[in-house]
Amino acid sequence: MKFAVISFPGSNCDEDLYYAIVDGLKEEAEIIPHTSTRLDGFDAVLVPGGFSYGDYLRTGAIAKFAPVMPALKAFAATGKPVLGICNGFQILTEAGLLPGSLQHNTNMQFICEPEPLRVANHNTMFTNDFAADAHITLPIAHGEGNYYCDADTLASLKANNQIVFTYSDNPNGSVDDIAGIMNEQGNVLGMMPHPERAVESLLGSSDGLGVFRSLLATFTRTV
Ligand SMILES: NC(=O)CC[C@H](N)C(=O)O
Repeated sequence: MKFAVISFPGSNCDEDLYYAIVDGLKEEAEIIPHTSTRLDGFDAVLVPGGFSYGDYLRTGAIAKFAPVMPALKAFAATGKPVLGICNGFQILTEAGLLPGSLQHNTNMQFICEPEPLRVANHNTMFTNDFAADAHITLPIAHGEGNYYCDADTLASLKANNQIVFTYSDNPNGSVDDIAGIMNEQGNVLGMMPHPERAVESLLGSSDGLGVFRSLLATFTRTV
C-alpha cells in the first residue's frame, strides 16, 4: 500500500508520519510537497500536523489555497482514504472536506499531553482494527483543537455515525467531546490526537498503529 504524506511550509509531523508508515506499518510512503499538483498512484493521502504557513489568519486557512489542494479534493472524491491529523484536520475543515471548525482551546493554552480517548465508531476504514468502544491513549499537541459545529451539523454527524473518536476528559472544550470525525462518505477522517506519535510501545504507546493497520486491512480487502 502506498501512502502520500503532504508537506506544507510549517508542517512538522510529516516525517513522523513517514516513519509510522515505513517503520511502523512496513508499507510504502512518499513525502509530497505542497506545490505538487498530482496525487496519482497513491492508495491513501495523509495530511500531517504542524503549523502550516505559521498558523497565520487561522490554522489551515492559508494551506487551503496551496497548489496541491485541488489534487487532494479530487483524490478524496474517488473514495480513497484521506487522513488529516491535528493541523491536517484543521486544513481539511478549512478546505470544506470536513464540516465544522477548530477553535482556540477554551483555556487559551497550547496543550501537549497523552490523552485518553474512546473509539466511538470502529466500523470505519480508519478504525476497524480497534475493538468496539475501545479506550486508547494518543498524544495531543495543539492550541486550536476545540472542535465546533452548529446544532444541525452535530445532529447529522451523530445520525450518520461520523463521530469516530471522543475525548474521555475533553481537554479543549470540543462540542460533544469530539476528537475526530469523518465525512458522510466515510473516506475522509480528521482527528486532533496524533496516532503517528504512538506507533511503538518503547516510546509510550502503540495505540496509534491501529489507525494505520485499519487502513491497510481495508486496502487489502479491496484489491
Ligand atoms: N501539532 C499540530 O499539528 C499543531 C496544530 C496547530 N497548529 C495548533 O496549534 O492548533
